Amino acid sequence: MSTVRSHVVLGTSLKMYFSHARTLAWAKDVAAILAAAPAVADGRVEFFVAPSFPALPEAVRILAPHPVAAQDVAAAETGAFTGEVSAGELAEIGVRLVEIGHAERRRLFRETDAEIAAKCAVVLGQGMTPVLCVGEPEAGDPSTAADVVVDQVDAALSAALPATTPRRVIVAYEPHWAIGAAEPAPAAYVQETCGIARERLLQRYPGLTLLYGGSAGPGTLTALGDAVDGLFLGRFVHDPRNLAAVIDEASALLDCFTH
Ligand SMILES: O=C[C@H](O)COP(=O)(O)O
Repeated sequence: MSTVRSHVVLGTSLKMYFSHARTLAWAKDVAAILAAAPAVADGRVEFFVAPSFPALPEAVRILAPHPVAAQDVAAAETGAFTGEVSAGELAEIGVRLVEIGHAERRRLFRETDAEIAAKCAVVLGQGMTPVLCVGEPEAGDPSTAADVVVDQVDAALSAALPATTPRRVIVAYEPHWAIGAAEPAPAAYVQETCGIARERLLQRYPGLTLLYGGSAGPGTLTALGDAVDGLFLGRFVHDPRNLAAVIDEASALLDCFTH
C-alpha cells in the first residue's frame, strides 16, 4: 500500500501500569526523545500522553509544549460526584485531550453510550479534544466492525458536534480483542475497517483524526500505510526506546512522502 501522509499523530495511555515515580521518569525520557526528533519539532509528528490523574500536572510541565491527555472525565460538569474529576478542572491544569470510552471502561466499568456522549460534550465544551475510543468486542469481518465504529462514533458525537462544526476529534479504533494481545490486529483487517469507517465518518466529522490502537508498536504504522493517521500506543512503548523507534518510523514515512 502506498504511504501518502503529511502528518502523523501518536498517543499513548499509561493506563494504571506505572507508579508515580516511574511515570515522571518515563515522561522525562520521552521529553528528551521528543526534543531530539526533527519531525516532532516541525509539527509533522504530533505526540500526546495520557498518564493517571495524579501525574497530570507534573506531566503537563515535563512534556510541554506537547499535549497531555486525561484517561477519563466526569460526565457531569460539576457537583456532588465523589471521586470524579471534571472537564473544567482538567482544562484548568493544562490538559488538552481526554480519552473517552476506552474498551476497559466500557467493559469493566459498564460505561454506556449515553455516558460517553455526555463526556464528549463536556470535553468539547471546555475546548479540549476528545480521544474517543471505539471498536468491536470480537473479531469478525471488517464491514461489521466498521458498522460498530460508525455507530459508536455517532452515539458519542452526533449530539455534541453538529455536522457543520469542523472541530478536531480524535477517534482511536481499537478492536477490543487486539488490546493487550501479543500483536496488533491483522493489517488488512484494520485497513479495510478503517477505510469503510473513515469514508462514512468524514462527511459528518470533517475534523476527524483516525488512529489505530491495540498492541501497536514499532512496525505497525508501516504495516497500516495510509489507512490511519497515526497510532494509539500502549504497553509496547513502556520502554521509551520503542517510542523513539515509532517516531523514527513515522518520520521516515513522512520523508518518503515529502522528498
Ligand atoms: O490505550 C491503549 C490501548 O488500549 C492499547 O493498549 P496495548 O497496546 O497495551 O494493547
